[in-house]
Amino acid sequence: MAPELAQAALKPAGFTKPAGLPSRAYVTFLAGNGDYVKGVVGLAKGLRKVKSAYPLIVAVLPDVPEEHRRILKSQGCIVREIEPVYPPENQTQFAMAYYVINYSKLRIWEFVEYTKMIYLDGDIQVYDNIDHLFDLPDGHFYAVMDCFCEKTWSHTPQYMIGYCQQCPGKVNWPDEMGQPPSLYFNAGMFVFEPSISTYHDLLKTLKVTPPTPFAEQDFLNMYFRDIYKPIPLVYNLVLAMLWRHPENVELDKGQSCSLLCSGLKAMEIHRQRREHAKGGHKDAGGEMVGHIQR
Ligand SMILES: O=c1ccn([C@@H]2O[C@H](COP(=O)(O)OP(=O)(O)O)[C@@H](O)[C@H]2O)c(=O)[nH]1
Ligand SMILES: OC[C@H]1O[C@H](O[C@@H]2[C@@H](O)[C@H](O)[C@@H](O)[C@H](O)[C@@H]2O)[C@H](O)[C@@H](O)[C@H]1O
Repeated sequence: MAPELAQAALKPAGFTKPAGLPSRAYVTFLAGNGDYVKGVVGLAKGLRKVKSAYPLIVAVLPDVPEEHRRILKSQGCIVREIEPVYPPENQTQFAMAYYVINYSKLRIWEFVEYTKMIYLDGDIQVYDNIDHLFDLPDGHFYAVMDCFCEKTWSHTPQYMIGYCQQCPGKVNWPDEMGQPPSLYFNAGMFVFEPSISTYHDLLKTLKVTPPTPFAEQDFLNMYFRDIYKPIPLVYNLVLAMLWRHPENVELDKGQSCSLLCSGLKAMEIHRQRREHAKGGHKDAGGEMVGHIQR
């Protein structure tokens, strides 16, 4: 088959870029045959409900069953299979063991049919239109700053001294500890530009980067540090913010672009809050905390 035909054949249907229009899409990541598919269905419905102008691409690992893919297509999603990405062999203790599969998110930089994409974790919900984020200036990586106050951060110096970028004046970073940590984003939602050169450089850099507890989130923070630009909390509310930094949370904020966890996580959130209120706050391990986004 002639190369141009071969290339065309490789490009799944629906990816033809409208002539002259910037191609934009939302993208999420799905692995396994568990309940996350319910979150992705909720995400697809939410984007439709807020009348987003762009499609939702679901990057699925090979272990996502055909039935789940069928359901996602019936919800108007564009399902695209990706190969897993694994970090170098390591003895790292990830904050959550399953984080190792989150490195596969890096495959979305290969989706160069799109000039700009918004990544959303599969377990979030959208309650307001956020299409305007696609118009943010090119050349940057946009995401919301994370919080360091949960026990999942207990391996870090900032957690040990009670420092958090969400309230930098509360505990000052001591001079003897050198530079304070760079601004650090939560990788559950971000605005990025797919690029083959960036994609190959990401994978090449990963090969020589020892994994760390927050897996691909740490890696992306390291890689995009110089072009990272924080966007307001309203676009991605890490769950812990509700009880760690309520002063930073404005739930009734004007054009709030609500992104809220799927039902499963919402129930977990309710339980966490009860625990927290009783003072017996359980370790907010990644699988329990996740993040509320609004
Ligand atoms: O078994 C899994 C674990 C994770 N994910 C995807 O990876 C994202 C990040 O994982 P998770 O939300 O559990 O991370 P957290 O934000 O809770 O640390 C999820 O939202 C899903 O999109 C998945 O599809 N299957
Ligand atoms: O693989 C690492 C994950 O790191 C992030 O979640 C974390 C982060 O929010 C911490 O701040 C919380 O303390 C933690 O519980 C929570 O799991 C991303 O949301 C997720 O998509 C994924 O990248």
